[in-house]
Amino acid sequence: MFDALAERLEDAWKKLRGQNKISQSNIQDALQEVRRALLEADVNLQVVKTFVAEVEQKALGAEVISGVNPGQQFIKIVYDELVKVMGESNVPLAQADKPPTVILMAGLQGTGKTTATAKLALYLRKQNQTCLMVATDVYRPAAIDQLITLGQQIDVPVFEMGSDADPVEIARAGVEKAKEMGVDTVLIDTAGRLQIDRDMMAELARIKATVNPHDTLLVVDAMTGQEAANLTRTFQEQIGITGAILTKLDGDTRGGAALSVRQVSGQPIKFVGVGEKVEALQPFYPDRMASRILNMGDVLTLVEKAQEQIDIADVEKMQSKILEAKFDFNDFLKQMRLLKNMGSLGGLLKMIPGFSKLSGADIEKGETELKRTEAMINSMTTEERANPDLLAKSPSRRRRIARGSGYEESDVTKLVSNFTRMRNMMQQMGRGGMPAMPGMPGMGGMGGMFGGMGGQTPPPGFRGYAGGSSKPKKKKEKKKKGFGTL
Ligand SMILES: Nc1nc2c(ncn2[C@@H]2O[C@H](COP(=O)(O)OP(=O)(O)OP(=O)(O)O)[C@@H](O)[C@H]2O)c(=O)[nH]1
Repeated sequence: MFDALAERLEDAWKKLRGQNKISQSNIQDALQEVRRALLEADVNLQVVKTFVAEVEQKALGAEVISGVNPGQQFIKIVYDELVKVMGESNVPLAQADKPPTVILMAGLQGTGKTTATAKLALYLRKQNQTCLMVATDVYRPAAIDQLITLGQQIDVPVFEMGSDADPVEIARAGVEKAKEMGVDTVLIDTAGRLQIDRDMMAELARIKATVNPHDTLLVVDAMTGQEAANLTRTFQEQIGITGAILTKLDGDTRGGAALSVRQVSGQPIKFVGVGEKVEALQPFYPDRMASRILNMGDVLTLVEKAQEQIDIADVEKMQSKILEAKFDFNDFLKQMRLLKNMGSLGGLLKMIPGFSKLSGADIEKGETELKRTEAMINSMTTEERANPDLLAKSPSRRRRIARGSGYEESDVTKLVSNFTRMRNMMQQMGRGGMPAMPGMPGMGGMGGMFGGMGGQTPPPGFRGYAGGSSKPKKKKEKKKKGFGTL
């Protein structure tokens, strides 16, 4: 995400590197890059102008800190300004003095409104709040069913009156129902249109006037770009919003929407959608978004995501298994599934500094490797998974797994050899007193398993395998004798 913007800014501060003073003349190039980057990222023109003017003023007024390169100082100014433009952090949902809190969801078709409704309900449920979702989209035939399915998935009830009823009446009855049930929050999903149209806005305005929501959230697809500003303005003027949810930030989107929505509406972005799954919702943190824009990597988000998925007791168990070299393919499979649950590999890698520039092809290769590895492990017997050495010793087992998973025997050999190598390395690290990595067991090790992403050739002990791709190199083999456990 935001790679184009990040690259532009990198160019901008490169131009300041080596200068010992930020001046009207030497800052112009850098400002021009910032301007161009933001426009290319589809930020609204007015937002760009205000932003660049603020940055210029702050940069010129800044004292040059001795020992600090002006380029770095400039980055800090751009960063601080970005954080400011994007508004407050982690703004909570409105809360009614007397329940239920009514939340109205608005937005164009396909922006992720229905999904965001369910994501919010799950988010609230995890905070021990009870919810009811109301399906008022009577125009898109599958919309009601979609909400019902999501409701079943997250165990949240859905109120609907079929597709012949009047949406305003459904919303009103839905809130009544929520009162009757005594739930904490009622979330009203509304119909979208492909573009802003008068009927849709009028209906939304009537729903709003009828249910008096405490929060009216505009759901904006982050890929909307420049249009996000106009869209936000129209909803703000005609409906009046109290916040926004920016969806599809896991995709390859431009940064424009994040900057524009807040600036144009004056209302906070409360949450971001980072995937299709119902769990893929996060509070909005402008500072994290700014460091992402500036290519600093969003490590905090990554750590939080990992913590959500990982059970600490599991981590401790895994660590002692690693230290005792008892880490097996069952543990490995568990880790892979965990990684999958955390979102797409691409999305995860983009949060790690230095990885954000990995090409789509690299990421695709990594994802393919993950799938291939999972297929091979799935073809192993329980005994083989628990005892990887069985596979190291038996070409016939490896052949059977290759047949079962649809891959070559050499692929299975490579998997087993890399696994053993990784396990040995982990064990050696453990013995050497390397600090354990809380929350992220074996992530690095898993990276090493991907043939396409820093993949390794089999260690010497594996070279004798039938189907092994590497030719024996006697000298090296002798030198490294004892490395493999085989
Ligand atoms: N990658 C990604 N996909 C998302 C996200 N949020 C929603 N989607 C997908 O976007 C598509 C549209 O989402 P919906 O929730 O049906 O959109 P909607 O705004 O309710 O659409 P209408 O009901 O037609 O107005 C679906 O395929 C969702 O799975 C997100 O944060 N990331």
